[in-house]
Order: sequence, then C-alpha cells, then structure tokens
Amino acid sequence: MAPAHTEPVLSCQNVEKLYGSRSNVTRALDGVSFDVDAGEYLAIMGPSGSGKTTLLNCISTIDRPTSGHIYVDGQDITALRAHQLSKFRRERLGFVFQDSNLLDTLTARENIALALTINHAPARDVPARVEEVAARLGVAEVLDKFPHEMSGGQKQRVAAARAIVTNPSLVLADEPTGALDSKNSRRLLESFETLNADGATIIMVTHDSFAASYARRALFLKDGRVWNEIVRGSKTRKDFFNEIMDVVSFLGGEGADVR
Ligand SMILES: Nc1ncnc2c1ncn2[C@@H]1O[C@H](COP(=O)(O)OP(=O)(O)OP(=O)(O)O)[C@@H](O)[C@H]1O
Repeated sequence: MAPAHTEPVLSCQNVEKLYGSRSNVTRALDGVSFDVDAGEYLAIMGPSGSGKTTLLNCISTIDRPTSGHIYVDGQDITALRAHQLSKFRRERLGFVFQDSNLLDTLTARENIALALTINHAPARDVPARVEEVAARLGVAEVLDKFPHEMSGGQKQRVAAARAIVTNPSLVLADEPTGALDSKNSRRLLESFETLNADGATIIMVTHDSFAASYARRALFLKDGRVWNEIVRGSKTRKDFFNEIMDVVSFLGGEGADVR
C-alpha cells in the first residue's frame, strides 16, 4: 500500500522579498520554494547577505514576503491579519535566537513555564512539563537559577526548552550556537539532535558547517535563491560535514567561520 500523503509542515512557494524603493531595490529573496516535512531537521546556509535571516523572518511572520506564499500546517501565513499573527507564533512556533532572550527577572523554571502559561496550558500540568523538558535538555539542575547565574550554554539550552515545551509545529533557530564556545555548541547541537529524534521539526539558520552537519538536510541560499541542497541520508556526520564544507568553499568560502 502506498504511504499516506502527509502535508508538509512548511511550504514556501515562490517567495520574493524586495527591500527599498523603486530607485534602490534589494531583492533579498528571489523566488524561494521548498517544503519541510514533519520530523525534518533542516539547516539553511549561504554567504552573508544571501537572504537567510530574511527567509527566517518571513517564515516566523516577523516580516512579510513581497510576493509568494508560505504555508504552515496548510495555512497560508502570508494572508494572516495582524491580530492573528501573535496567536500563530505563540501556538505554532518555537524560537531559539543567538542570544537566549530569557527574561532576566525570572528563573529558568519561570521562563519555561511562562511559554506554557501564555498558551493557556492547564496550570496543574505546568510543573511536570517544565521538569520533563528540562531533563531532556540537561538543565534540570539550573531550573531555580536566574539567567545571570547560568553559563551561556545553559541559557541556550533553557531557551531551547522554552521553545519546545509547547510542542510547536516548527522550531526556528537563528545562529543558535553563534555565541557559544565549541563545547557548549556541541552540547546544544546534541540537544537539538535529541529533540529531532523525539519528533520536533527544526529549521536552523547557521554560518557554521559544523552546526549544519547535525541537521538531516542542508539548503544553500545564494543571492536570494535556493542554490543547492544536500541530504545527510545514511552518511556519517563527519562525511556530511565534509560535503557541506565542499559546497561552502564552492560558494565563496566562509570556511573561516567553521570551528
Ligand atoms: N531592512 C532591510 N532594508 C534593506 N535591505 C535589507 C534589509 N534587510 C536585509 N536587507 C538586504 O537583503 C539582503 C539579504 O539580507 P539577510 O540579512 O537576509 O542576509 P543573511 O544571509 O541573513 O546575511 P548574514 O549571514 O550576513 O546575516 C542583503 O543584501 C541585505 O543587505
């Protein structure tokens, strides 16, 4: 029997984004199309200025494409009205930024719990869900610490816990290892790997070929277009890393960014 057709979690269709006015237009995205299925882990790479952040901002509804469509769970998010956007972000998306963006006056436990409370999770479920997600990300021991009492790596893992505690359709990460040393980067990437193995759908923008090698697929942007994509398949992470490095060098080399 043929497998049942499942709708992609994300479908970008001919997405264009123009900045500026008539005399000075930057075409940041120039007809970007790709799908992401449930359970995928996609790295978006490309040289500086290739459109990575613009694309992520359009997917997260922080920015709006000039033309084209973006579907999340089959819903055209480019057609959402302003008052629907915050509900969409809150319920469907989890964010991990370069800087953890935790609230300084709340403990790790309160930061993670807040994401659930905002989503109207039943109060009696909150403590157990926070404990469970903290254990998965290896931050159970810092739950009662404030952000200034945690290491950069711990803060990023708490941010990842906050991003996934609501079971979002999509986890969006923008350079999540950008501010971490190599040991903490590795730890965060291993956490993402575990989350993905548990079913989370992750899209990560990164300059770093080492970070990208933890994903299952790497999409390369150049001048606002999808230039290439490679799939890890049954390859080892090391082999996938080497393949990514080859594409990065071909694209004009940001090898200096690679740790
Ligand atoms: N608000 C804006 N106004 C005008 N141009 C913009 C704006 N934001 C981005 N751009 C331009 O759009 C293009 C894509 O930028 P974007 O930030 O998406 O690239 P990127 O691949 O994320 O780069 P980096 O890796 O350096 O962060 C660039 O040419 C940039 O100068």
